[in-house]
Amino acid sequence: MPNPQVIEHADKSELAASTGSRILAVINDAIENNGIAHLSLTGGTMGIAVWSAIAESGQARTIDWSKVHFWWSDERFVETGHADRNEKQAKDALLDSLEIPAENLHIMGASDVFDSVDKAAEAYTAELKKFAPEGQASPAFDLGLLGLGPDGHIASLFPDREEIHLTTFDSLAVRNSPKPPPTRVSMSLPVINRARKIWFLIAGSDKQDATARLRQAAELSDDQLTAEILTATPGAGARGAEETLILATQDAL
Ligand SMILES: O=C1O[C@H](COP(=O)(O)O)[C@@H](O)[C@H](O)[C@H]1O
Repeated sequence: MPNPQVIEHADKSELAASTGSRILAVINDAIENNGIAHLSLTGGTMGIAVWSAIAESGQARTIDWSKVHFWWSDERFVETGHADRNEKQAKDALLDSLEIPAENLHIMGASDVFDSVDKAAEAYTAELKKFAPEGQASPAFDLGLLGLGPDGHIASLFPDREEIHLTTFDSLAVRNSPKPPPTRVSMSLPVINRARKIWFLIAGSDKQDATARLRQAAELSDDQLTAEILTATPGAGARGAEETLILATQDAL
């Protein structure tokens, strides 16, 4: 896997606009080459800002959205329609305005649909499997978008905990998350890394320390990424098969 590369942007709006255009180019390429595109989305500030930027640009009309599948790398286990839901934020920003078949939206379970977070996680593991190529546990994503928390977390894989070390291709239940809301579902790192391209979207000076740790880890080969590094900075473990980009604002670097 190639080492991550940093691309600097002036500010949050430039980062959102240029990432929006890049995402549409990846979708177009995937549809042209394979007839289908699989995207794994992130929540968080920039994760949602890119969808708003695409909506404002008017570029969304160039895509055949019936060929695009949306997955989420994590979700908050609260009721459907709750403002904390990552899928709700993405739908409000853009997805609801597009003609996307309902079966293309692979949404992690909500607390009014599943009576436990474990069942929601199990159901997502099964959904990933349903769309996986023969012998695989999940689809290969054309693109995986990731935020990076100020503590170095990605999806709902937080530092100083066990979840980041899970080596199976599963979705998992996360309890007592240090960031509210406390109960979540997250893809495991191996599922996150089933992506051709992984792009970190990072904005704001509160991310400087985590971004610096991510960049240090970016210099290391896969073999040099120790359990200690992963525990301290879960984002250090995320790498795309073909490309990993750290798309960041100046003040995050
Ligand atoms: O809670 C979450 O946080 C991360 C990072 O969010 P950010 O606002 O600090 O960029 C996000 O990637 C994840 O999807 C979300 O559930």
